[in-house]
Amino acid sequence: MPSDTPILSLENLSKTFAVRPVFGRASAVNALRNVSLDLLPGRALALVGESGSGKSTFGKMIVGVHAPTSGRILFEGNDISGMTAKADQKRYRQAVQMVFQDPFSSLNPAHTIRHHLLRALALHQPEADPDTALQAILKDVELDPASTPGKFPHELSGGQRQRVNFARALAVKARMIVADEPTSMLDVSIRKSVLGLMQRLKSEHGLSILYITHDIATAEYLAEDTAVMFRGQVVEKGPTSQVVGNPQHGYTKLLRAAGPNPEVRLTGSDAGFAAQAKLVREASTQVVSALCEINPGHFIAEHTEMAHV
Ligand SMILES: Nc1ncnc2c1ncn2[C@@H]1O[C@H](COP(=O)(O)OP(=O)(O)OP(=O)(O)O)[C@@H](O)[C@H]1O
Repeated sequence: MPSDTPILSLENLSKTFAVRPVFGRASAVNALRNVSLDLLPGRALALVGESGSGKSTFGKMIVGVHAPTSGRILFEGNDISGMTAKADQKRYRQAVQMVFQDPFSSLNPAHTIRHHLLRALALHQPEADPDTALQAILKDVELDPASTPGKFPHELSGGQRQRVNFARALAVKARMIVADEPTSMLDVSIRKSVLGLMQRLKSEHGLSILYITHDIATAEYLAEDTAVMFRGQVVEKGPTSQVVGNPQHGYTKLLRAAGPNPEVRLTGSDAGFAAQAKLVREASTQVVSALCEINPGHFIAEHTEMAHV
């Protein structure tokens, strides 16, 4: 497959949730509105946005937890909703693995690391010698191959548990990882090393990574391409060097100025900054009427009303 053919394409993807409270009227939440993005093989695409921007909904649709309300998800050019044969669905589920924010959530506390990984190896690499393969993937994710297999998840640190989750993706021979805030529950001191591991999985194993984060600074470290989301819409996308290095949309500029914790800083005490932030956010909420290419591959949203504050 030529490297400029996307491994994953999202075409005009929208997701509306019906919310039916016990009391009061039913309503609809537009979690995603008309999102189109491409992830190229062996590269990372960072999906950046604050809480509630729709990032996780996006990841969940890719791994089949939610069906799109409209639009298509293409994996290597094939619409995943058309994968009705069990064998195709199995191949897709193997190829696309999810790593969650909470490294505990996908590990069974009653089983050792050896059990978790041997199970994955037996299913997806039946031809390999299990113990040799186990040792190799533990080394690959920088875990001690001698002491780790016999441990239970609670005996590992958060960072080590997250490494086990990446090891599992290697064991099933995943081609693409959807990593939803994979470092945000980890100590600041080890976040960088986990990002470094993801960088290596990409460069040495050719894995494609959809990296979902609220921290725009980390996009620069890992991802060749970045899309910035606000209230379910993409407001800016393109090469990370441009989107993060030279942001053009008001909301991206705001995220950049806010540093790693937009939730805290955007509502900070500086009255001038807060007033400016409010204006930008209001303008960015307007429906995106077009994405304009301002430099090759670098797009910013035009809204039905003024957005570039
Ligand atoms: N199952 C659901 N039912 C109803 N509304 C939902 C559901 N899942 C998400 N939403 C709503 O969709 C919007 C986007 O949520 P989503 O979790 O995708 O955002 P996010 O950017 O990942 O935020 P966070 O980082 O806090 O998870 C939010 O308004 C959320 O309340």
